[in-house]
Amino acid sequence: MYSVKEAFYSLQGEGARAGRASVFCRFSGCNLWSGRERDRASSACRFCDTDFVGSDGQNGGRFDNADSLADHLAGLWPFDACSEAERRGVPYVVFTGGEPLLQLGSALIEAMRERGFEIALETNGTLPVPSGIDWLCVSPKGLTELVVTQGDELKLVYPQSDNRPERFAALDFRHFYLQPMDRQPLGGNGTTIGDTVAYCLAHPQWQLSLQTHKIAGID
Ligand SMILES: C[S@@+](CC[C@H](N)C(=O)[O-])C[C@H]1O[C@@H](n2cnc3c(N)ncnc32)[C@H](O)[C@@H]1O
Ligand SMILES: Nc1nc2[nH]cc(C(=O)O)c2c(=O)[nH]1
Ligand code: SF4
Ligand SMILES: [Mg+2]
Repeated sequence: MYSVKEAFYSLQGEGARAGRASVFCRFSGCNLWSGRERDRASSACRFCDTDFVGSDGQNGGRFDNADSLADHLAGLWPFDACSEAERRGVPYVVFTGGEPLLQLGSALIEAMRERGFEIALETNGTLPVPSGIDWLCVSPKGLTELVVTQGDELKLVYPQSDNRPERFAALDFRHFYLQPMDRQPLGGNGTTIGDTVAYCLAHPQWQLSLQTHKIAGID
């Protein structure tokens, strides 16, 4: 049984693949926060910008098996609307959450591959990654133990006083991104962008990842 908060077709907003058309599958639940505001301050991850509680979002629900969820997700890709030439855009699914690795396993990965999808994963890096992921994005949180130490991109939300970029600079990733912390309750993105730019200028290994879907207002 899979529990999915929401699923939608949008553009990847973050990191090296920003701008790519993607089906997002946002699984319910996370191992670092209950998702309840009253627990936020005492949780391992305290700045989450996402509602991942329940299965009541857009195209959300509970799915008995990998094939039924894969059919549901594949149905969000515009296969029918694409002309012959446009089919060069390879179908792409981004598994996120919540923490997707509480639910994502080889059966669903295989089912999406059978339907022609490349598979991307957004994870907090505290749980082991199954094989078959084409694009692995790891975003370490606070004082949690990082068990995933290699991948395609390491995308650190910045700043985190208990989780400095220096801790990750020697790990085996192709891209290193800093993403300004969106502090909606405290008054928007502005305060963290300047600090993030300054760090990237001083440490050129790191690149800026803006959450372009929020700027574009698309989801
Ligand atoms: C909601 S998380 C879900 C996936 C997974 N649990 C994780 O943390 O990577 C998706 C991405 O949003 C980032 N994110 C969460 N809250 C944010 C915030 N307030 N500002 C900027 N990025 C944030 C996470 O670090 C992660 O890269
Ligand atoms: N457009 C868009 N791109 C994203 N990239 C990662 C996201 C996430 O919440 O994991 C996300 C998201 O929520 N929306
Ligand atoms: S680990 Fe990811 S989903 Fe979980 S609370 Fe943190 S940002 Fe949100
Ligand atoms: Mg998001």
